[in-house]
Amino acid sequence: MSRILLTLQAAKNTNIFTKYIERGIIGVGDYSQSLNTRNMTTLRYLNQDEATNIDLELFNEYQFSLDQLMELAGLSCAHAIAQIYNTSTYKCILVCCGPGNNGGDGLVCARHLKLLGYSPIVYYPKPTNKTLYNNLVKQCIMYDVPFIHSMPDISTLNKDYNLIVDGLFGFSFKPPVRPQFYPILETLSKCSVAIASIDIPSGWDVVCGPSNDSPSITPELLISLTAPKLCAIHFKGRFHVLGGRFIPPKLNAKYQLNLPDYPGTSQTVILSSTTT
Ligand SMILES: NC(=O)C1=CN([C@@H]2O[C@H](COP(=O)(O)OP(=O)(O)OC[C@H]3O[C@@H](n4cnc5c(N)ncnc54)[C@H](O)[C@@H]3O)[C@@H](O)[C@H]2O)[C@@H](O)CC1
Ligand SMILES: [K+]
Repeated sequence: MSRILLTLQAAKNTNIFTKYIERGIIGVGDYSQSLNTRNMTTLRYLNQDEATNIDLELFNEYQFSLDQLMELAGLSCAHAIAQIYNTSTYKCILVCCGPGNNGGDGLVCARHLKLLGYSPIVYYPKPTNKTLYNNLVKQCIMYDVPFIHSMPDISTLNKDYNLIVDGLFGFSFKPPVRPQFYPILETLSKCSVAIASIDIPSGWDVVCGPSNDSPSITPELLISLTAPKLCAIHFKGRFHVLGGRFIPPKLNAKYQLNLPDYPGTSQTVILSSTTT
């Protein structure tokens, strides 16, 4: 396996994408987006406090509502998935949603996946009883996205699902994982279905990556939101994508994020991709 960082030069060679299209891995999307105009090596990776502070600044200074940012975050996750996994080979998708905003992103993502032609099914074991989350659940139901109430076992996952979206925990997670979620992470760590993690591979320490205290999942796709968190350095999966195209230029400059240019109208930008 060789890891390819999609700098401007490498990204101009779209053969890698053609290869994935032929193998049914890359679905809809604008592959010219890999024509990024900045050197990706300067992209800043955030610790937990920095991620939280950027979030707070967006809410307090820029007056965004959580609903606004969550919709954009979840939309970009669905688009990242659609860019890599086509609807015929990866039709049936289990979307696992946790109790916080990462889970909210998952619920939004499920709704958009449905609109993009997939058959998402949501597992939301600890629903949060707040208007925002109740509305997101209601919207999924109204869009005919089914909910299941127990985690499928490993053999059912391997047999019935083509992809798992991990929206369990994001940048506020602190290991070790609590008992209710331990078996869920354990199942995800043992099944052979490809996993697409939203923002952080769930169970990982936000800075240090895989933790000895929690079962370690190994996602194939990581969708970092706004900017990658430090744990992404330990990500060994095939696709690392950046989403959440809502950071104002002033915030980008203030935190020296050095975000890459998003191509055209895309909600996502591919940071790295690995050939086999
Ligand atoms: N600016 C951004 O980047 C945005 C980020 N969003 C999402 O919001 C996420 C952060 O959301 P939150 O701050 O709500 O936090 P998380 O969704 O990361 O997790 C918080 C929830 O997990 C629980 N939890 C924490 N540690 C646990 C443990 N060890 N075992 C079991 N449960 C545990 C907490 O009790 C809480 O209910 C990001 O990762 C991203 O996915 C978007 O929704 C909005 C915009
Ligand atoms: K996650």
